[in-house]
Amino acid sequence: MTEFKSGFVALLGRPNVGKSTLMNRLVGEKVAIMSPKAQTTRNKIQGVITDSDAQIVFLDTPGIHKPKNDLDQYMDKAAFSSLNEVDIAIYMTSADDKIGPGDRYILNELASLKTPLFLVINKIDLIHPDDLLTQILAFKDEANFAEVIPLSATQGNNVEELMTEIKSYLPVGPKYYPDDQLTDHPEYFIVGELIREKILEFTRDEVPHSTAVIVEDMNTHQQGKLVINAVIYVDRDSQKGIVIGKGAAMLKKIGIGARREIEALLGEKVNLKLQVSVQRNWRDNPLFLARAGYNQKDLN
Ligand SMILES: Nc1nc2c(ncn2[C@@H]2O[C@H](COP(=O)(O)OP(=O)(O)OP(=O)(O)O)[C@@H](O)[C@H]2O)c(=O)[nH]1
Repeated sequence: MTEFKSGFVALLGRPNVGKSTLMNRLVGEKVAIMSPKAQTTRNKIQGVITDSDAQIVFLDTPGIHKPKNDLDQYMDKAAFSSLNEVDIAIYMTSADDKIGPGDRYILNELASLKTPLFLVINKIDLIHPDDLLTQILAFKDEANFAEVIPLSATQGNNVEELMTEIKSYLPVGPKYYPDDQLTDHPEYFIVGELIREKILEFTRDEVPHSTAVIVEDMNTHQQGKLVINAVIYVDRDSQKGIVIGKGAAMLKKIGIGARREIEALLGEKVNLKLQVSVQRNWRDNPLFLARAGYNQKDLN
């Protein structure tokens, strides 16, 4: 049996190149649940695709554009460095657009990435096939692309090819997100993600992607606020120390940041209660997995 693969894929590109259209084709309805609500987050999840042999989590990286001022410059640095945490970065362009300074700037920044970089040339339905080669050549020397995939997100041509290539680059890994969690409890799932994103944003590279957040309940109201209890699981004591911080300052910061976004998402006041727990090798622990809604067989 082939081993299950999973990983994170960042989808980049200038506005209008067709990123949302591609996501919709790949993920279908689940994106409709995810994206409008998760809009406020920086590295938002655009969609999760799960099939029998792989799970692909697509992330959008809105901070990546040509900087115009110092704040943009700062955002860009953070956004670019987050690309080192993903398994594949995809740079998407539109076949009917010529390469421009914006593309060159971003590709130049991407040059130092260790992550494999794909070039996806979308909207091939808009050009004559003879012109495709010119497009490919214009981009080819701007970066060290691991794969170049021309496709049409609206017509579907070559989209399967992209999936095959993505899977071939993904590492063996667990199913991070059970599919039913996406459809049956989208709010629990997204709230957990908002908390997890704050942890990654504030602790940077010190706490890896393997942090799990379980929203235990969000059904009761107290003093006009929705009470949300969530537990942050890490797999080492040192990570627990980082997440809690000196005098619990980090946990407070994570809680405040996440609470604001959750309130914006749910449209009501929230009392967010966070706990941090060490669960060594949580991926190998059947009890933990069952509680988190994972199925042991999903991981094998
Ligand atoms: N002809 C053609 N049009 C496409 C294709 N893919 C996307 N489009 C169109 O391009 C336009 C922009 O597509 P979006 O998916 O919104 O682009 P985006 O990259 O998500 O844009 P932002 O959200 O602004 O970053 C829409 O009108 C799409 O219908 C394609 O393969 N062929």
